Amino acid sequence: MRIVIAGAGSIGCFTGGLLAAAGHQVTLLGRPRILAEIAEHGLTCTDFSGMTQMIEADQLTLATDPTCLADAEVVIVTVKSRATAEMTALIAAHAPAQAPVISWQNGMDNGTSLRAGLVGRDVRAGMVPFNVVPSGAGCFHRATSGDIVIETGAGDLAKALNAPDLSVTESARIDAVQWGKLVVNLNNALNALSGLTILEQLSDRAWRRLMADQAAEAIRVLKAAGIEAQPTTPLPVWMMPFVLRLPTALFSRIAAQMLTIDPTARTSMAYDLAEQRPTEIDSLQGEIIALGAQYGCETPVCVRVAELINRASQEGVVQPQYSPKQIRG
Ligand SMILES: NC(=O)C1=CN([C@@H]2O[C@H](COP(=O)(O)OP(=O)(O)OC[C@H]3O[C@@H](n4cnc5c(N)ncnc54)[C@H](OP(=O)(O)O)[C@@H]3O)[C@@H](O)[C@H]2O)C=CC1
Ligand SMILES: CC(C)(CO)C(=O)C(=O)O
Repeated sequence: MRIVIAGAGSIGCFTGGLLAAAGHQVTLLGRPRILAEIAEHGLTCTDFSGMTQMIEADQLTLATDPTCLADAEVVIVTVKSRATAEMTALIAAHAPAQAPVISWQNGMDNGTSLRAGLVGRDVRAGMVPFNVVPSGAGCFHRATSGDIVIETGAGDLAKALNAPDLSVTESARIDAVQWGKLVVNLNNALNALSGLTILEQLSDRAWRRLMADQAAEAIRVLKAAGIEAQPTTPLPVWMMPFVLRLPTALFSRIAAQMLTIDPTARTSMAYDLAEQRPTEIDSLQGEIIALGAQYGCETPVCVRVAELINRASQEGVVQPQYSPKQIRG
């Protein structure tokens, strides 16, 4: 299948690499700084389990020109939320109308805004549960586990996109899957504010208590709004705050059974701050704050965390090192 990855960064290069290794004709539409690395070194996908997949640069099409979309049988959108509107316009202008467009992005609004700009096309929301860390010289490392989920639709797209080391399933309740991921993604900001890796953060009960308070706040808002959230782990979403508050020894045992986390993993928002790029805070905490306001639920933790992220962005603080106490204020 001819697949265009629209926005080749961490998620796009990692998934595009595994799809190319599985025999698909993959075009990486991205920025020169990333494509130059791949042109020089090839693309290497690695993961926490020891998987290493090398893809030579000549097995891929590397493109900075959006007219490459004209060749797509499937478009996978992997830009950050801030770039979705622009990418939607490029897809509308260049991609064939019959090519399905799949969002592998965080937040609730990307699928909606792609759909609004691509009326009449097969647009599917999706959810990527795992973390990918760019480690230089064309290497992208998957640092946590999980299967990608896409919205059910015509054809058997999930099966077509399954590749060795890349599992894709379909769901008729993708909104519930995405809300479940959003609750997890609220930690992106806390992780960015902490200056720690995800593992260091999870190993500290004070951080976990703050994560739990933030998750509980979001769960209350979703309940008030009558929104279902499906978990990305075997644990129901409502249990997340209880498990996070457990003593470290017990928590570590339960977490180890559910999720593999590489010691290097940091959230995508930590990378955004580090590289002084706009963050996705409005699509994550912003979503809960707006819903809370609509349903009369207070969201003090999300509000405070969003303020601190926006302040760090404005002041160009690339790696804040807040303690949980400082965040609580
Ligand atoms: N990283 C992770 O571990 C995870 C990320 N996600 C989600 O996946 C999505 C992608 O995240 P991630 O891969 O980290 O993002 P990245 O910023 O690493 O990758 C997106 C890339 O697309 C580029 N881009 C933006 N607009 C264009 C354009 N018009 N033409 C070509 N290239 C363009 C960006 O360049 P520039 O920066 O110059 O705009 C950037 O290099 C986000 O919604 C994120 O929340 C989900 C799960 C895990
Ligand atoms: C770390 C992870 C997988 C969950 O919060 C993520 O979605 C991100 O880094 O954006």
